[in-house]
Amino acid sequence: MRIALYQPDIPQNTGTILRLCACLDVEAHIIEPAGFPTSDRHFRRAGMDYLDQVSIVRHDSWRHFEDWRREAKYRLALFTTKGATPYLDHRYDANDILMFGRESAGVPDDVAAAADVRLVIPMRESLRSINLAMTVAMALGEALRQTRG
Ligand SMILES: C[S@@+](CC[C@H](N)C(=O)[O-])C[C@H]1O[C@@H](n2cnc3c(N)ncnc32)[C@H](O)[C@@H]1O
Repeated sequence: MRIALYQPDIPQNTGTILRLCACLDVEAHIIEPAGFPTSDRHFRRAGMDYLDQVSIVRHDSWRHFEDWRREAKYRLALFTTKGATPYLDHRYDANDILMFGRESAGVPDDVAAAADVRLVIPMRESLRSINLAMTVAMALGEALRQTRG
């Protein structure tokens, strides 16, 4: 199981997510440009010494990530508030990459269209979205439960 963060822009979220990936032994992919440098103190504080324990792959651009992903034949599952499939209904596979959009704007339409499946965590209609790090935790919880990862 792998996750990908599309152009993340809040350093505390990314640090928290990478700490989770270290603990769960999940590879993390970051699709650049991120909105902060790896020297950012909020990022390092949230990730702490766990940042040395996680496998992080950085991709210069969405295009480079897509070329790599298609070559590797990984299935792309995008988590989006506009998803059509409830995330509990998806049958996860160890070859899935779970991708998450940026905090400020999600992902552009062409990126959403490239995903093999678009998943939503159903929410109260009047509210906008779940925090990115919380979304990753919920998604990984279900995906790893199903795949016994
Ligand atoms: C703060 S949200 C971004 C909100 C953005 N305005 C949008 O429409 O996508 C950051 C990311 O968290 C994930 N996310 C948040 N709530 C979600 C939900 N209810 N279902 C699926 N993904 C969600 C998505 O990957 C989203 O791109």
